[in-house]
Amino acid sequence: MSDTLIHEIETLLVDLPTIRPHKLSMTTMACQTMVIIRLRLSDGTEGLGEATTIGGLSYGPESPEGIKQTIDTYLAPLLIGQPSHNLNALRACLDRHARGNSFAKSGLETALLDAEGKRRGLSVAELLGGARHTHLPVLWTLASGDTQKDIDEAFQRLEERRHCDFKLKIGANPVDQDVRHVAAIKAALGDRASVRVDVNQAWDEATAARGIDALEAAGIDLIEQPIPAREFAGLTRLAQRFVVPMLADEAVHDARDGFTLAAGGFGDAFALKIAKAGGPRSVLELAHVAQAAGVGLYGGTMLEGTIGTAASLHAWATLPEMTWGTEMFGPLLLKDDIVAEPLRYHEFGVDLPAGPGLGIALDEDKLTHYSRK
Ligand SMILES: O=C(O)C[C@H]1C=CC(=O)O1
Ligand SMILES: [Mn+2]
Repeated sequence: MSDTLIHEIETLLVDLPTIRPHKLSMTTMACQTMVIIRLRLSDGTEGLGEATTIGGLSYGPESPEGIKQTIDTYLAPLLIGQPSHNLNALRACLDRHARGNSFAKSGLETALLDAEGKRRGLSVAELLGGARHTHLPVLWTLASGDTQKDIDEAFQRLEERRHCDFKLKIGANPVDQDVRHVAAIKAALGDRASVRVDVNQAWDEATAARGIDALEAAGIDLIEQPIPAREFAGLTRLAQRFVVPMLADEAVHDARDGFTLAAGGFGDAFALKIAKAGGPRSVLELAHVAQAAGVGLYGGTMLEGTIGTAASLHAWATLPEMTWGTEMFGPLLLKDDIVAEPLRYHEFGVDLPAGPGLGIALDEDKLTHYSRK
């Protein structure tokens, strides 16, 4: 039997408006831009992938426009004409010829897994060894920028039984103002909800120590990336100093970062993201390092749409229950979708879509409507 070859790779920039402004320490989002990848095999099978970041270049080093160019100009030509079945060989080829660019590689790895899954009649989770869960917990981020609006939104989510864990985006305002905002929300919700914060690197270590002290006293459960990404020693000091755990996000991209942090004495928790690690297979290498080091796991998002969210869910489903659950709510932050069947959110979580592949089909009219011309 002759090999199935990678025949064509198409990339599209897709802009979808958010349901409300989403305010982070470094930017406020009114729209999300996704790079959608359509990878076609010689037998006609199509694999879907997504590469998505936050706020252009304000969050990470790859922009949507840059990701599209990188794939079109450099990465797609490396894959076209190659047999599709050996993901290890394809991945090694990409890494040999292109440094970094983990977001672009994640989108391609997703599309390759989707295509191979469809071709072999297996879900992406099955290609990754098999799903241990079919329903995963999902947190919601409160980031309207207004304390009362956030409280109202949290109660609505609780009543719908859609979310019972909340993450607050802070760091854009002076620390005392942020602490008052967080403490008011935690006081309103009480024991009905777990409340965590994400500072997105906005504090220096001294400010962090002051802020975390007050947040711990207010009953906050988890402090995400309080100081700049590269300050591993500072993050480790904060983790050792406070009872409330630190969640490394921007600090930990792949297995190498995870190993360095753990070897340096950091033992709290890692936010796994397929985009940071370079794909659903690559992110599991980090998860395995974390498990070996006794570091807690959290299924993180770059606020991807349904394709990137589904790809992440297939990876998380292969792991034991994660200590901190997941934040795979990206599609719920968007006013519309480009897929035929949305993901099913209920009972404080989301169902793993059934395969083959990702188990996701495009709505061609919506895709055309929201694609950049
Ligand atoms: O965690 C981040 O830094 C990015 C993202 C994830 C959820 C959210 O609201 O923003
Ligand atoms: Mn984060």
